[in-house]
Amino acid sequence: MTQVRESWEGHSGLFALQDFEKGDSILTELEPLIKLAPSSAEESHQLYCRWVGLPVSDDSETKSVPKGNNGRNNNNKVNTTTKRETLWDSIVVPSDIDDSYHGIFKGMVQAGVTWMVTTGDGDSTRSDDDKILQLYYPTDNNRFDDNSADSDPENVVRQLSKQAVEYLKTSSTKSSGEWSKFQDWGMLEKILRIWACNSFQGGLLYDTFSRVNHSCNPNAVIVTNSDDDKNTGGQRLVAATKIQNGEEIFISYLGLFLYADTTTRRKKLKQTKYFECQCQRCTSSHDPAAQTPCPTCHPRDTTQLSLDEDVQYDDEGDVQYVSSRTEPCSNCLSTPQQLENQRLDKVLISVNEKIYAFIDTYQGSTKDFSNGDNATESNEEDVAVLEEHVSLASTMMGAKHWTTSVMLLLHLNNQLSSMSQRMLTTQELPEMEDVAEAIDTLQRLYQFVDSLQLHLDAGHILGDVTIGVARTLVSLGDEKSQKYGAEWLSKIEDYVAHFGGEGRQKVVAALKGAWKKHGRSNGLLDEDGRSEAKKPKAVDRGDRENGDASSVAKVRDEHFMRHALHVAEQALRIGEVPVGCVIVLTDHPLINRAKAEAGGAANSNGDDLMDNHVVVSHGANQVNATRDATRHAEIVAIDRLLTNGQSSDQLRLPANVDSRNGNNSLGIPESIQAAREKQWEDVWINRPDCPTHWKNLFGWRSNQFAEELRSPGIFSSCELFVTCEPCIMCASALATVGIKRVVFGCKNDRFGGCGSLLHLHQPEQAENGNQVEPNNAFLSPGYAITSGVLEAEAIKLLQSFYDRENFHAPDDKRKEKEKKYC
Ligand SMILES: C[S@@+](CC[C@H](N)C(=O)[O-])C[C@H]1O[C@@H](n2cnc3c(N)ncnc32)[C@H](O)[C@@H]1O
Repeated sequence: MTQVRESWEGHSGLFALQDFEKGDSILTELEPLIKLAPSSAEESHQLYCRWVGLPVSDDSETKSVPKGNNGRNNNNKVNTTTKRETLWDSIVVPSDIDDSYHGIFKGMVQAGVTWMVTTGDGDSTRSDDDKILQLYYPTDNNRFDDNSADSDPENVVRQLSKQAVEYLKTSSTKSSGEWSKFQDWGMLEKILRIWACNSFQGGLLYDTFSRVNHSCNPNAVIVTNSDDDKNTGGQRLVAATKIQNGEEIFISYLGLFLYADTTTRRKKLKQTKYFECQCQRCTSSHDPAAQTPCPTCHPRDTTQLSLDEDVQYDDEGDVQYVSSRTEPCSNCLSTPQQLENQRLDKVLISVNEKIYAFIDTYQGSTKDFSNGDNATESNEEDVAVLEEHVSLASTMMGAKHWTTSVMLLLHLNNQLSSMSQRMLTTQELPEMEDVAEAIDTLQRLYQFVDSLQLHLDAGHILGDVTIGVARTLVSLGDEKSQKYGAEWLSKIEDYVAHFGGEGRQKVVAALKGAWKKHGRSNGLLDEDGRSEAKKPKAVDRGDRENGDASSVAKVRDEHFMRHALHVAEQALRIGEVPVGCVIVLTDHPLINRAKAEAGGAANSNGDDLMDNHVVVSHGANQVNATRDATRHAEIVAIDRLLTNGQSSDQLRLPANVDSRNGNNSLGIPESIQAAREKQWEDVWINRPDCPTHWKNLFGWRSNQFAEELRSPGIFSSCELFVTCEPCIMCASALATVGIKRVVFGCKNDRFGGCGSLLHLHQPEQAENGNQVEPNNAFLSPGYAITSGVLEAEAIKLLQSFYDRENFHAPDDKRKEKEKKYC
């Protein structure tokens, strides 16, 4: 229940007569009072014909399509190249009208012609005329100086409505006569002012919606009833937050500029809606959108520090500026007035103008990514211009400035458009790097919208791009992407359910369905789409496993895989992707010698099965700690065996660490090296429940066998047990060192080199096609593989990592990407 009543002097507004919760429908208006603009180029052409007195041809095959509808018409007919005169194009703007008012002048003339055509030809049956004429418009009863548009922005409307009526008068006398009878010029002028102050997109005027005032922190939004049916004008007013009985209901008249700082928003509303905004956000001194880098703290032109170099990220990923000052800078708290006094103000203002103009034109043609059918061919020129603007905004205005965020939003729109286009046309999946970049951008955008603390959900601005990102992730098909796609969808599910309209709701439901289906086919999800540990598959005995499929071998494989899982768990504890491995020496003379030396008990845990199998090395992912993407578990374990642990836990220190001071031969300070090694031992070798194998292994490192173990040929007597299928790099490294056998837990769908993506474990063929001779040093004889051993546990471990980590870790990679934009 609502009521239109006085809001402030001379103005009415819409008020709630009951409490509304977020998402409640407040009211629906199925039809507008009138539509003072054509809906299509065809309608505009017909209007033009009627106006100038030409016969209207009925040529439905030939349509010129208005800019921005992606070259598709509603009935999917192929567009024609025939250019037909539209009313809009026929309007000649008088030379004394300022460039910035050309659009509104043409809009007024178009609205006037629409009004006259539906009135002047005798079809004056509109019962709603009275209601239309009661809507708000600037009267001639001026409150301020009539000649100054600056002191009273409504003067623009008064002035232009008079000029438009003059134009219509003159051109009606030139037309075939019907319009010359039109007399009611005073009323037409009113109508044009009403159009200027009240119309929604498409020239729609509503009985109640046109009574709703604007706020830069709106508590309601207007939702089109059905996304497929935009032109019917049926709309719903929906509460964006809790609204109490008696409160005024506000919507936003701004598009993306709603996210701008106060100065910009007020300027925009003055220029395009002809009023000085008096909303609470505009009159408050708190303006989180106004974060601008201080020109005094950041004198880029004198220190030669570009903002790119001047930006760093703190632990939370928030932007910090590098330049430091000893005294507090008064300009850091710069008000717009203070900024005006700065040397850089002119540059900043002109950059602002450039970016604003770009946002204005670009957002009009913003694409809808929720529906794949709308994917457009991306225009390379557009992309280049957009990229230039993103970098301009971030360099000049700062990483946190609202212009940077809005430019990033447009950029993301474009990126998703081209990914979607590629997927549709070439069936090509996007590069993981591009997807990760899109997710980074989306995450930043959420942070930005949240920082503004508006009533409106972030879904309002980020709904479509979130759907776009989720769609891309779901299409990638691998488990991790599917999972993150579903998470992004959940983020906006609520918003879409209340505000998204039918079209978006359908897309979100379809994507969730696709995710569930995929998940189930992977055995990942139960009926409700909740994840469930994957059931271990029957052990695949590998391409070259030769008959050792006995239960004894199975127990042994699981035994060593548990060690690998144990290593992976330790990696998880210190924030690494939990992949772990062990290298097991098998049936090697060294084992017997060691046994003899230890009084026949190299393996004192009484487990005979393992007697001829001893763990000689282990490794866990160290990618994050070492900032080295090659430090995968397998490489670490190989390295550890070959160097007797000397280089396995090395920290790749940044270049600026002094390498002359107590470093070992690898350039790593020995103290750090020792501490890292000790950390590993403490974490898992020195645990009270550590199996004897580990302790033996530790002992072996320092005993006389170490040298013999270090020989490269040792790998031909070694098996590697790793929790996840080796990636291409590791699979190839294992072939190079000549490993005998590799046993792994879960598959690595995206990067696996042992069957998933490539078959690098298979023997390399000599050029003549013959099998490789055993002692050929250049071609790998290959190695046996066994997959699926304790697979469920391996998957569970990985899942627990991704449950708590960002999709796009490692962190420094994310920062690198962010830096690119800031
Ligand atoms: C669509 S009408 C809204 C209803 C109007 N107040 C009435 O009396 O019918 C738009 C006009 O309301 C006024 N208005 C709406 N929101 C405003 C705001 N936040 N600050 C100042 N004026 C506002 C402006 O004069 C604007 O042209």
